[in-house]
Amino acid sequence: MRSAHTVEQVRAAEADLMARLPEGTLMQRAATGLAVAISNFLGSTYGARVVLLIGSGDNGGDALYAGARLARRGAQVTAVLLSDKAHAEGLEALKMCGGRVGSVEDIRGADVVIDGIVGIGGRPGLRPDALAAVQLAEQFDVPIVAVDTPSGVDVDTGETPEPHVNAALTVTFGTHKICHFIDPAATACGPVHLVEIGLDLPPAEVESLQAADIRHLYPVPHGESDKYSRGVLGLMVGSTQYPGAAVIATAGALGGPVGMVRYVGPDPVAEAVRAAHPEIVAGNGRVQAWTIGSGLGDELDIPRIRELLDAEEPVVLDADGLKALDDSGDHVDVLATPHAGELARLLDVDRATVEAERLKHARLAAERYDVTVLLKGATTVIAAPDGQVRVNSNATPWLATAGAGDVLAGLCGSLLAGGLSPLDAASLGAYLHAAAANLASSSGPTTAISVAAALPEATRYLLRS
Ligand SMILES: NC(=O)C1=CN([C@@H]2O[C@H](COP(=O)(O)OP(=O)(O)OC[C@H]3O[C@@H](n4cnc5c(N)ncnc54)[C@H](O)[C@@H]3O)[C@@H](O)[C@H]2O)[C@@H](O)CC1
Ligand SMILES: Nc1ncnc2c1ncn2[C@@H]1O[C@H](COP(=O)(O)OP(=O)(O)O)[C@@H](O)[C@H]1O
Ligand SMILES: [K+]
Repeated sequence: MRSAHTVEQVRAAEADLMARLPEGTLMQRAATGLAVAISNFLGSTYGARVVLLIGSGDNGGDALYAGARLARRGAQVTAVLLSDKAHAEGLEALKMCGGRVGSVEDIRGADVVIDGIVGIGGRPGLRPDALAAVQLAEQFDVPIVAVDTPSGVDVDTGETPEPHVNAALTVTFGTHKICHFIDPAATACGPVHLVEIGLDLPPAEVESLQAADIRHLYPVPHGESDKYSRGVLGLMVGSTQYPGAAVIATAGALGGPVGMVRYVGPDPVAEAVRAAHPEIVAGNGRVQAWTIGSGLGDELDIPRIRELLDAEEPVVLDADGLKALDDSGDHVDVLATPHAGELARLLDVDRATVEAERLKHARLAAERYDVTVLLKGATTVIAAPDGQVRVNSNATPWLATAGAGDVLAGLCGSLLAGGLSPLDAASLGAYLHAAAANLASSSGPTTAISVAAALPEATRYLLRS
């Protein structure tokens, strides 16, 4: 499990550990890991030109001590001091190893710029001289390695309301921070490398899903299983306006663990679904869970959907179906799967606001509607009504293709029918959906149907891993 903690949690854990260790130990651990990561990033350290952007705090201290280590290994290291209060011992160490103080002019021709402007003590935004230095690096195409966090982002929310560093690599310490997992800041981090420094941490604020954390959630059938005990999923999706959504969501459902799928919808659509998937049964009957909403268009029957939301069986509520959600009543068995535009409508804000503040709005909707929210996007944010948050970041951008959301809705319904909680169905669903997209795409174009077709293979990989 990758875990992200708040600045307050990190500071408390650091204070605890520092009280038991000689002064400076943690910074040395951080700087050692940082220097190794920069060396690996550069490929060859000897003769490399490294520019350190140094702010007033310990983030700059980490960068200066790492710079000293690189200088000792033959790099030409220059520190650009963006404050008159640079970490004094770190600066001394750099000079002792042959590093020097320079100016932003040194960025031209550098192999890498190290962002030691601010870390967890930073407020969003960059001061004018820091911004000018960062822009120069961008202008000369010099990659930036961020120390702990890309300076300028909001560390605890992942928001980026002000100018910030866009890193080619972020090297962080002790644990991940929320900005490493939540977009738009997550994108500004690039790949994130974690250096262990021995912190003892409380439960995480946000978790990032890895295969090992979710493999055990899959409802694998056993000797006594039959199609009913494996779970029957009811699909109320697609319409004469959007028949394809029904076909695609069914493909997603059949790619999951469900024993049987019942399709409930207009006859011509049921015929199209049966033609593509002869395994399905058309018409009402007992089910263990529902997927409702994908591609219903104008044909949605809000009173009927509300009846199903109030019934015992858990529901995945997608796309147009989300219009039936109201904030009265207990919906803890509901998994809502909006994209940013749909979540914006649910919360009566504009889409750009949701995109800018994804964690906040996913949590807000989970709390207001008492549902688990799976907010789709490049990284998927899953927020449960009890405050738990998980993210999934393994998706390829090739997954942004029409109908991909219908596959996910069908798959998550299949997992609910298999007995998973909405939070676990969302977690496993988002992971497998992205893993299948990676297989189907293989770094090229793919289609929703191909993603659904790759679900069994993605599942085999997961269960074998
Ligand atoms: N506390 C610890 O034990 C450890 C801290 N470490 C490093 O220390 C960092 C935290 O250090 P600090 O608490 O000194 O804080 P920072 O170095 O993150 O920030 C220092 C100061 O910068 C100023 N500042 C805030 N926002 C700014 C902005 N937008 N532009 C310019 N200046 C701004 C503030 O006065 C702030 O206190 C971590 O991110 C990490 O890199 C590591 O060495 C590991 C151990
Ligand atoms: N840039 C991206 N990178 C990775 N995955 C993405 C990206 N954009 C969207 N996705 C994923 O693609 C799917 C698109 O779903 P959705 O927006 O509902 O589309 P549709 O309604 O056409 O099915 C979601 O699972 C979403 O998380
Ligand atoms: K930084």
